[in-house]
Amino acid sequence: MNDLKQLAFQRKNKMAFLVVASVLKGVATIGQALFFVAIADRVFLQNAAFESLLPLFVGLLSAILLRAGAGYAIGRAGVNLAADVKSEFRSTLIKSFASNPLQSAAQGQSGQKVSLLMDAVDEVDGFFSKYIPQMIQTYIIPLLLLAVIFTQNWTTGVIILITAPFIPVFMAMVGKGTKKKADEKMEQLSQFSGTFLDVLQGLTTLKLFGQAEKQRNTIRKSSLSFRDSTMDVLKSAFLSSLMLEYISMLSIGIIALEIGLRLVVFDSISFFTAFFILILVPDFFNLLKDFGSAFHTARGSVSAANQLSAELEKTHPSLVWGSEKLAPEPPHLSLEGLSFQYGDDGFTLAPMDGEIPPYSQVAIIGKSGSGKTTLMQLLAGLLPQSEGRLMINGVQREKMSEQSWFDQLSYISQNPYLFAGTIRENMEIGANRQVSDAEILDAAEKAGIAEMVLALEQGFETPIGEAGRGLSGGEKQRIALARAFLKKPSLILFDEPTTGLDLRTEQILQDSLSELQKTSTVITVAHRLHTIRKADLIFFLDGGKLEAVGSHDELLQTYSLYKEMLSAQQGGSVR
Ligand SMILES: Nc1ncnc2c1ncn2[C@@H]1O[C@H](COP(=O)(O)OP(=O)(O)OP(=O)(O)O)[C@@H](O)[C@H]1O
Repeated sequence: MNDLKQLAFQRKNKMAFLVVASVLKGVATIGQALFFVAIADRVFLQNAAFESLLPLFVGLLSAILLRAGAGYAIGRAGVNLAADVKSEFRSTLIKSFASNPLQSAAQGQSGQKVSLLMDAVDEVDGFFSKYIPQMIQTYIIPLLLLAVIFTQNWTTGVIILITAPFIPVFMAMVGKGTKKKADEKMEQLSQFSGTFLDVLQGLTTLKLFGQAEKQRNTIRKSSLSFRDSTMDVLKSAFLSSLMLEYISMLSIGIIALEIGLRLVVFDSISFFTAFFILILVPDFFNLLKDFGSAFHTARGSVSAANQLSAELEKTHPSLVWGSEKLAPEPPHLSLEGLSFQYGDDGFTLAPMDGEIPPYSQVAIIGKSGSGKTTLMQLLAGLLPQSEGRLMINGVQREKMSEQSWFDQLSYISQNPYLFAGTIRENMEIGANRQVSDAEILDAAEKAGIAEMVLALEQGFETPIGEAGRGLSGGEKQRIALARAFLKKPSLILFDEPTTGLDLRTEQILQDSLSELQKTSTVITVAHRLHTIRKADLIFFLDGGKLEAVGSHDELLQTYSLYKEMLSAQQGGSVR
């Protein structure tokens, strides 16, 4: 809770405003009671004429307006404070998600991340929009009221001093129990969101395996336990409201009895004073009660904030970048003992040495799971190496400017991501600038996708991606190729399709790549004999080790496993 309070106190202007507004509200509350009692006193006990009451009515109206205005200002300031903190939380989270290297970004369920970003951050709202304003009011206004009550009738002040502390003591007791329940509720919500999105994304697979009914029950169970923990939290919130109500009613009752006895039986207090105190005392206890409810809301916020802090505190091996600019031409890459390991005991790429000269065509080959994609991601600067160095034109990758590096690079994976938008928008991502219709058409033609797109009713304006038209794996890759044609990168990393393509698509891919190769270095995770034979350099991986490097002919002569692999792949002899 202290961490959240600190966040609020860092916003000094807003806090100062809340203090001033609370003092004004306190003064207005006292003024309102004072004018009201004075009017009642004059009307009922002194039979005063209406004209003489006019200034008092003006005073009463002003006090009411001031109290309402200050209350409104406090509410608004709270909402602004919450919006400010929430936006800071969200941008810090997004920055943290965005700066995670690939393998950390892939950890955890997407649904849980969305729930953290949306629900958990929203849950923090109550702390700043309700608890903090109420806390400041409770620190100021009851003290003002108590001071006035003491000046009027010290015995009432003493009764308040004895009864009021029951409220914070009770709040602390309930708060202890609620904390665990609020933590459970946030945990359940995050699990529920994670399971729900996961099941939704894998619905087809689940149906195919006849698991839809089982998963329905999982979601049902997950949603029911979220409901139960929400009900638990609400139960204790209602119970605490009831108890706070009892405590304050009892206290007000005792005070009313004392005032009544003094006024009627002992005649030791004036009507003015008695009435004045009886109006102020409920306000005093109402503030404490409201603080109790706000305290409850704050408990939920603290659980959410703990989840946010836990996410933000996760440390990931981060990718370091520098400020060296990369010239817009194919770079010379050197691998100097470059190695990588997933986690502490995961798959390892053993230290590798090698040179990739500009404009070369490199094929990375090896059995499934030998580490080809991992090496490619390492070369792309998407994973941080465990040891060794990747040198770019003689400069360590870490010293390169991230922007300048990615400006020169295109990574075409087997399953490129298509964003919800039109085909044109998805292609334009490559260019990162305004592109003309002619450029779009040209890139689409070079990537071999133009014919297919133009046959669509809406052409390049056809919506694709989530909630849009679906595309085949080959079509997606060609959209990714079109992105590369628009970008004109000097380094292309291409994860060749493992599935057999039809002859025409295969021809288009080959032509497109030959075109791109004229102006760039192309590193391919290669599966087709054609690509492997054409490569200037072949990196042969086996079990995470770079077993051999050379051209097709060199490897055929020097490395028997190479020939075996190609034979197995082609189902015949290789020359
Ligand atoms: N995020 C990850 N965390 C831990 N291990 C991983 C991760 N991604 C991949 N691996 C493991 O690393 C090894 C190499 O994977 P990689 O994808 O690089 O192989 P590959 O040669 O490209 O395989 P394929 O040809 O089947 O695509 C595999 O054993 C895989 O299980």
